[in-house]
Amino acid sequence: MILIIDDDIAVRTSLRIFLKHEGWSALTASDPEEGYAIIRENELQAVLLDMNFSMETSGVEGLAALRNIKQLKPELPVILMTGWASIPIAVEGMKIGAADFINKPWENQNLLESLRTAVKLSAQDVSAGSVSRMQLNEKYGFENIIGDDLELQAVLKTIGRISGTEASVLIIGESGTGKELIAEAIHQNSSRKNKPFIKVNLGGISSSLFESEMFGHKRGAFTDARNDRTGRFEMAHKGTIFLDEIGDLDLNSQVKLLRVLQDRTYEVLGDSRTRTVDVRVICATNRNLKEMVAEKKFREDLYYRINLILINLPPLRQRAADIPLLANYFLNNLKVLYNRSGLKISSAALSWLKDLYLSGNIRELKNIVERTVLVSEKDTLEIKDFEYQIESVGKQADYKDLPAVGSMTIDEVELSMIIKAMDHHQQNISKVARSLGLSRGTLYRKLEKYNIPYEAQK
Ligand SMILES: Nc1ncnc2c1ncn2[C@@H]1O[C@H](COP(=O)(O)OP(=O)(O)OP(=O)(O)O)[C@@H](O)[C@H]1O
Repeated sequence: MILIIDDDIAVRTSLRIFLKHEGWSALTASDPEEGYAIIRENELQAVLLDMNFSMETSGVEGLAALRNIKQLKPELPVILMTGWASIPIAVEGMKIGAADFINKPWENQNLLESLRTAVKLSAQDVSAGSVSRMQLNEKYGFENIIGDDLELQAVLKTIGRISGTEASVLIIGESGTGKELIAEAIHQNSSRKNKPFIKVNLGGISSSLFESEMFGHKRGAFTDARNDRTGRFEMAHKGTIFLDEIGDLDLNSQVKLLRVLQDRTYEVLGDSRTRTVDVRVICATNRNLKEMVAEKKFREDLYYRINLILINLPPLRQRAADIPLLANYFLNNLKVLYNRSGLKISSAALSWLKDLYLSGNIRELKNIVERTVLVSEKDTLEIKDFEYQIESVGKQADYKDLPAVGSMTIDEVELSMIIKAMDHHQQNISKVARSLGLSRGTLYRKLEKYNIPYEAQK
């Protein structure tokens, strides 16, 4: 049962009829007071709350009503209905505890999605009991996400719970902590799993190309547009779009992104027709978005739009007990890949690895294990094998210091040199590119190829 609180009878009636058609029964109230009485007396699943009553348009009444409802029934999800002009009010409402906000005039499908998500999430909050790591693996197929750390287990429970909803998810965590892996796991556990999962690295897209990348363009839309181009949103239609490095997006592009996330509509450059898209949105960043909002570098309304569910991935140093598990997991994969079934890591080396400071987190650990396996000819990897690897990556450039012929491939040498230059120039892409004699574009491609963490710069 849904409650609609709106002073406009036309809105109440059309919403009630629409919801009935979709299988929901609804009660209506023309003002908050009437709404409170209904809330007290009925078992409701959600409330649709208009933000403006009488002639008042500041939204203050709506916010007061939201506070009262949250006091009456804290767990009852409330979806706010606001006009575009009153986005700050919606943001205020999200801080108070609204489940979501939709724009008036509303899109029926958007409204339905938001309602379903809110109801599903609140129902699950109540029923989420304690489940073991093994049960989680069985139920959601998390076998490839390694770790016994309690914080990671809490993350896995959350993703199990929310994957089936349409809720937007924001994953925060340092570089290499597994944000993309988690995003994929959410997609795999959703009803969209047989549709595309499209990853976009927003850090690598310049602001002038943002619209063409995301929404596509028609041939001739601008000077360099020689062919039609399909945008990422269109590619992700019916599936999931994973917006990585969202904290790198400039303010102009943030407005453009907000619109499509809000209304699920966009236009292809060079074509005025408005298109609709159906996507689940997952974002990730290693930046502190809250701080960026306070500094006015990230739009607050966009922040609330993308983080209905917030997932925080702990850095590896806070879960060092997982390092041996992860190292062995990567080793086992390499055993199969290189057909070296005798490979193992000595227990001394495993505990030595636990004490390493790995700023690149799990990705760095994975790279170290891979490089050590490639270089070492022995089956049992000892501390010195790992030490040699780590040192050789950090050594001064001098041809005399190059490893023995046959011990490294060109790719491995290239990888080591890029990591070294990145460290030397503290990740300054322009300087690194110059020192390696590469264009920035080529450097970015190589960083991607070798999975080297970096912060894209303009
Ligand atoms: N819990 C885990 N179990 C097994 N492998 C993991 C785990 N977490 C991360 N990995 C692996 O570590 C590597 C880095 O993970 P991923 O790309 O998901 O990190 P990220 O946080 O998205 O990094 P970035 O911020 O640099 O984009 C990947 O190869 C991934 O498969």
